[in-house]
Amino acid sequence: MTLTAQSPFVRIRRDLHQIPEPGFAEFKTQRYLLDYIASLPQERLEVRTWRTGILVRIRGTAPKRRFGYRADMDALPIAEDTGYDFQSMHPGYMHACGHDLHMAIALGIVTHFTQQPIADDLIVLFQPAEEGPGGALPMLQSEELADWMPDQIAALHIAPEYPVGTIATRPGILFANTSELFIDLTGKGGHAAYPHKANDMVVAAAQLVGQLQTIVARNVNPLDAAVITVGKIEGGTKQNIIAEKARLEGTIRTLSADTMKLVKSRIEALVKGVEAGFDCRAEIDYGSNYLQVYNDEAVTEELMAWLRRREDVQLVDCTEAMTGEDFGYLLEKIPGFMFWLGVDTPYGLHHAKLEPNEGAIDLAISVMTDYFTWKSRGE
Ligand SMILES: CC(=O)N[C@@H](CCC[C@H](N)C(=O)O)C(=O)O
Repeated sequence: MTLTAQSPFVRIRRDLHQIPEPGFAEFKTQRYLLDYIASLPQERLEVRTWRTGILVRIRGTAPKRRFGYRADMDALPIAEDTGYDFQSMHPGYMHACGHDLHMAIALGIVTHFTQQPIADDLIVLFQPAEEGPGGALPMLQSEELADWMPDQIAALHIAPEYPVGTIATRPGILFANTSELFIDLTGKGGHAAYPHKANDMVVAAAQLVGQLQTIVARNVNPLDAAVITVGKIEGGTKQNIIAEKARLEGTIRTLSADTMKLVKSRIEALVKGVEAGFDCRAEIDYGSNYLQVYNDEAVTEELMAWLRRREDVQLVDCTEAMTGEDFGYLLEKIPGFMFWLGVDTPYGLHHAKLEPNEGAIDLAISVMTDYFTWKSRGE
């Protein structure tokens, strides 16, 4: 597919960038996508909605299989600091994980196949709530997808660290198992000048954050990999009041289910220790958990061989990353792959200054439409 610098999908990405919404609240995003899809030739299209998500079927000319493609839709609670003239119009929210590009690319794919259909069916999923609490698993289990279940599925994720033109992937595990982590500590508040009459949850929380770091350093095999990140701490009400409550919010990442079990059991032991040591109560909530993203070996090796033959792509056989993705649930049931798409920007994912190079949009549409066309020809 030939795309120019005035690619409509760059404009679409910018429109979507302005209306970032949290998981399962992607109402304007869903409306925007539906309106765009309604503007396309309808002969081959069937559209279903599921919660704030959308399923699109593009009927093939002689379908024997269904290929699937998935894009995520939600944004993050980050106050944008890009300086774009198309900044987020939703204060405190930003597409800082590339889902605006992912959706624009998916619309490019839908557009292409409405004009140049292939033999097989293509199912394009616009999936809500990837950042949390997770839309992939309930969408996979939904009635709306049941009779459109793809035989093979693909997705991509932008990668700030690679130049435009680079695609990075690997057969097998690509992204980690994840579990959210919320710990609520309740002690006894009091006057700042009478610490002996209170149980200070700011001090307990500070100790616990330090202790949690020992799990990766001292309990996980150094040849394995795990991450515990505490991304948010809340506690107390005023500088001269001893805090009765504190809350830690974080995430756990591991490359195996067994290591996830080990990390959780060590967290529970350390939290019990803090309860005893600070004479307080603690509650742990693991929030939502995502399965690792595991690329089907045969399908991914075939994709990588095909990509090596393209002059516009530099293929990197990359290592695993400790990022998470609920696309892992789709890959557990449907063979397929995810790959990193280079977008060449100094700021990483989840950063307020993330400015992906939009040249990657056209490249990704071209790669994916050529790939599905090739696969459908059975070459
Ligand atoms: C690609 C990416 O950045 N994904 C997110 C997924 C979040 C999972 C869950 N809400 C958690 O925080 O554990 C990531 O943070 O890796």
